[in-house]
Amino acid sequence: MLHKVNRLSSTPKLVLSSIHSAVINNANVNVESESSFQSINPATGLSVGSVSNCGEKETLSAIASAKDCFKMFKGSLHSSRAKLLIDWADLITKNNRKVAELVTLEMGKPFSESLGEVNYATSFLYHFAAHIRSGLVGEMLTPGMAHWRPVNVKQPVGPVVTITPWNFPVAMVTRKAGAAIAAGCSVINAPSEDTPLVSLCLAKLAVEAGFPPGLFNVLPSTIENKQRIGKILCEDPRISALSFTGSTPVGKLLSKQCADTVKRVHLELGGNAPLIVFETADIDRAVAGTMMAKFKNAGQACNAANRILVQKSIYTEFVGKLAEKFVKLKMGNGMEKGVSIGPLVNSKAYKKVSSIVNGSLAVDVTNVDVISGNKDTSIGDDPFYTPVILSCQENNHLPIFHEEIFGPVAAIYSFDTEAEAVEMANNTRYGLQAYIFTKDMAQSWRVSENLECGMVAVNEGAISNANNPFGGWKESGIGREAGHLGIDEFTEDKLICFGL
Ligand SMILES: NC(=O)c1ccc[n+]([C@@H]2O[C@H](COP(=O)([O-])OP(=O)(O)OC[C@H]3O[C@@H](n4cnc5c(N)ncnc54)[C@H](O)[C@@H]3O)[C@@H](O)[C@H]2O)c1
Ligand SMILES: N[C@@H](CC=O)C(=O)O
Repeated sequence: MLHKVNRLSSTPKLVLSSIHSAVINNANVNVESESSFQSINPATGLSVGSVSNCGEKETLSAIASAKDCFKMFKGSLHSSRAKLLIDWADLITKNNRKVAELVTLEMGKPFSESLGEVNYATSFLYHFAAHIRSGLVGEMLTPGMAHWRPVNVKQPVGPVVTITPWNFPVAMVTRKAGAAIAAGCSVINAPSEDTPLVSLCLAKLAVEAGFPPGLFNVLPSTIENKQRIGKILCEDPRISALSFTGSTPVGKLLSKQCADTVKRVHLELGGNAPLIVFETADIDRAVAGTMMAKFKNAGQACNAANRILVQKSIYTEFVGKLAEKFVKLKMGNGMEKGVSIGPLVNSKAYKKVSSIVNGSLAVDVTNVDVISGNKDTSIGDDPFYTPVILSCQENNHLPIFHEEIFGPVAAIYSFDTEAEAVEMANNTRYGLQAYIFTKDMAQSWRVSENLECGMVAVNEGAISNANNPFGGWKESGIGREAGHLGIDEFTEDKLICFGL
């Protein structure tokens, strides 16, 4: 594993120079004040491009455009919505290497993972295209009077705002926009300040795919402007729904801002996933699943394994086998071949992970030990966080047990009984995903039922896909994305009762 990284060892092939404008009503809109900001490549510290820094004026203009578009688009044929989504997905696929390169340049994940994300992202567009072709018609209901004929119809909710994070900057946009557009809604996307160019690239391809003006607008901005933009979008009565993916504290704030207009709020928030390895498990399978669930995207996933709970009888064997795989990880610039761990997205993220690890060591250094890697996090070169496996004997008082790590830190705890494992797993305000490894069928069912979370992966390190719903319980969110449920976030039900 590389500890020191040569930041400039690989010069990006794609360095963009001109200012990249917001996309509103299918047009590139330069910000009046000519304010702009840089998107920074975390692997090199170099600028990937200059981006317009949107403010109130652009936000109001995007709202007006989305509202106008909605008036026309809400009555569009389902087949024409499906065609738009398919054409958009085809164009993204045709440009997959360019889009993937942009992902790696803006947020650092290895290029092969970025390519995988682009494929994952288009799967949502194809999924919702198929979904809308085959359904969303409503249903006949039971009449309350003999001469009544009641029906429940599904209608698009209205213009939708999507606020998206940097960790899956393509897939989090298409998972929302695919469902919203399939439902008949227009969309305003406010991307993360770390990955604005990815969203702008998606908007460019949407225009090429024939999207009508106002259907998909993108408002890039710095975080300072985002706080103002976000408030305007949440409070404007012309916006009917907010779909947010990001941290729990920001989700709570946006939810409060939406309260006055009683907006539909859909929240995909943080996680603190337990990954439980029982003595009944196939250990090799559990090790492979743990590597995937923990180190994919350098641990920067909402559903990353945050607490690895291992039954005492197999602890030594599991940890030994995990350490063997772990030492093969290669950290470096995500554009270099063979790299499996890129930098964290920025210095702030690096400092946050360091503070969780160092804070836990400070609380109880005798009960947190290094199994593989190094305790000294300064060995990495900010924002390259050196991966580490920690053995944590006590749990309840450690920040690492309760906080979302969002970095390549595998914290391993031990337990004696199944009941103890379930209690430890549920000892968190989060409830997004859990992973369990066992060959005992009854145990897998029993434990799955007892876990307080929206998704359980049994003997698998990754289960997210377009066909199945994604979402959390407790402070991990409200609502579902993808699958057969994702479109419900963007529709309203209406009863129409005919008297004969
Ligand atoms: N549940 C899921 O599906 C899912 C998926 C991906 C990421 N996440 C979560 O996202 C977090 C990581 O992403 P992040 O660091 O970008 O989170 P974040 O909450 O800091 O930011 C997410 C988005 O919200 C915006 N934002 C931040 N403050 C805002 C404000 N006051 N008003 C309006 N917008 C604001 C950011 O610009 C960004 O676009 C983690 O907690 C992770 O678990 C959840
Ligand atoms: N990893 C997620 C998104 C959250 O980070 C997914 O599986 O879609």
